[in-house]
Amino acid sequence: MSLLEVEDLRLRFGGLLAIDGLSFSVEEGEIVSVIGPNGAGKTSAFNCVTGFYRASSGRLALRGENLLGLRPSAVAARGIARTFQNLRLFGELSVLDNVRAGAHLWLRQGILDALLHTPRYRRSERECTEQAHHWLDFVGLRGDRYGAARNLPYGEQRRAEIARALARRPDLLLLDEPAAGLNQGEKAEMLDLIRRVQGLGIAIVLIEHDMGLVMDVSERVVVLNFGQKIADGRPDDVRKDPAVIAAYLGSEAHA
Ligand SMILES: Nc1ncnc2c1ncn2[C@@H]1O[C@H](COP(=O)(O)OP(=O)(O)OP(=O)(O)O)[C@@H](O)[C@H]1O
Repeated sequence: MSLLEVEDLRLRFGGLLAIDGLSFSVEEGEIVSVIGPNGAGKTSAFNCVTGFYRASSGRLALRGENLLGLRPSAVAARGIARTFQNLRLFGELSVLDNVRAGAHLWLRQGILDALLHTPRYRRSERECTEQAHHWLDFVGLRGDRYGAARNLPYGEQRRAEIARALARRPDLLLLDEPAAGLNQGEKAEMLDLIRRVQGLGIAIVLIEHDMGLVMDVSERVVVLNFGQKIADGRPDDVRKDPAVIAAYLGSEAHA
């Protein structure tokens, strides 16, 4: 059984079929990239998997258990975490508290514990803070973790967002354009980080426009065009695939 199974997924926005019969799977611990020209449906596919959009039809399953129709929080609780193309940190909160918010999913405390500040509450809060520090160390955050998240440089905010996702202890991490807006040095660090996340046994699905990074890090590449899958294979094979080349050339000519 695959970790993630997407089968014959369809998503309609009025007259537009943004995803048109998409099927692909992700194995345990695998790194898969989803690529394709602008508007191909990559982010929409992420939004369906994570419950932000409700697919019109199809099948979505994590280790065989249905995900279709679940709310984003329920999908996250089952072990899928994500980052966003446009960063979604809580800007006014400290970097540390942003990551603590991710770790909170794991805390065993009731409202009474919180109201009465019971020893169990204090213990779990301490554990949550330790976890947040651990993940900020793991992603290599250099900036001020006690300051407001919005004051971090852009590349650091991306790292903090990944730390928050990791604090949820996912089995599958979806990264939407993690290298967008990063300089060459930061991209190399992102590549290293993605590999280290895989080293934890976490599977990763990556939407990325930087082909160097995609070809370097992916074990498999899924190519979308106009909501349909046009290729699915090893990076070297996909790179040479005539349908893929035509899709990219077509989109450039269109641009
Ligand atoms: N909320 C929405 N309402 C209406 N149409 C939408 C919505 N979200 C996406 N679309 C449309 O669905 C199609 C797929 O968009 P999507 O953002 O998933 O593509 P993408 O491959 O992620 O593109 P990019 O690389 O530019 O991020 C596009 O035609 C887009 O305009």
